[in-house]
Amino acid sequence: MKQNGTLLNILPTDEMIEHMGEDHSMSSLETPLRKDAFAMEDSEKIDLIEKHFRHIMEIMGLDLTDDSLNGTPRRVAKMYIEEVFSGLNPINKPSVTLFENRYKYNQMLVEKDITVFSNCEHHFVPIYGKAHVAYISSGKVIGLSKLNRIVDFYSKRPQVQERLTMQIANELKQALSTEDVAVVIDAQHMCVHSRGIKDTGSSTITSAYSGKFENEDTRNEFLRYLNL
Ligand SMILES: Nc1nc2c(ncn2[C@@H]2O[C@H](COP(=O)(O)OP(=O)(O)OP(=O)(O)O)[C@@H](O)[C@H]2O)c(=O)[nH]1
Ligand SMILES: [Zn+2]
Repeated sequence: MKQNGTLLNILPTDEMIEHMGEDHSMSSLETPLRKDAFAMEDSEKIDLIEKHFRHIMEIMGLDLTDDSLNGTPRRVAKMYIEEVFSGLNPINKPSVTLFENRYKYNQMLVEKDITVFSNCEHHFVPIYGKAHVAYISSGKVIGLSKLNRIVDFYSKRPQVQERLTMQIANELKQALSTEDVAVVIDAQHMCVHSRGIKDTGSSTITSAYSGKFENEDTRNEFLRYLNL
């Protein structure tokens, strides 16, 4: 959590850890975390990652007295904890604003082209693309930006695209008290583009449909809006 640009060392409460958004009855949805994942404050994690990343760079033969490289271990450590993997800490989970559906809007709501910046958990290199989400209100409506924030929170973890898709869908179902949710992610994996097979032309599409979106007509309406 940041306040005035300073990292606050607040550990998540047991309740926050319990409610990380994952459905604990479906353990395959959960990001695999150690039992002691939250025993250490973020500032301690940053200090330790800095130390170990410095060691990794030294093993690679880099001269850490160089003024361009000297700050890199700490930059990487802060980037991991405060930015690209901040979604591992439940304290950073967005609070969701819900409103009464007073106008009785009963069609699907689609938020498309939500930017996804994540990292592949196998190689720790970027995954980037777009997420498209939809839901049909069961009585509440959600602040639009919260849909983007939910996608962003779960993206900021080491991920595989399938689990990211399911975690977003699960969070929407819980937040909106409805099964009527759809999520599509279309993303490019740097582990496929920039190394290994080096196929820069491929992308990966994953989807999660539940409730009314299992109906072909409803799903096709959603997909028509996406022009997929
Ligand atoms: N299913 C799935 N696989 C992924 C995702 N991101 C990366 N991978 C794959 O994870 C696999 C890891 O396979 P390994 O054979 O252990 O790793 P590797 O030797 O680096 O594999 P190559 O990438 O083929 O060189 C690779 O095939 C990656 O393409 C993802 O989001 N979902
Ligand atoms: Zn990868």
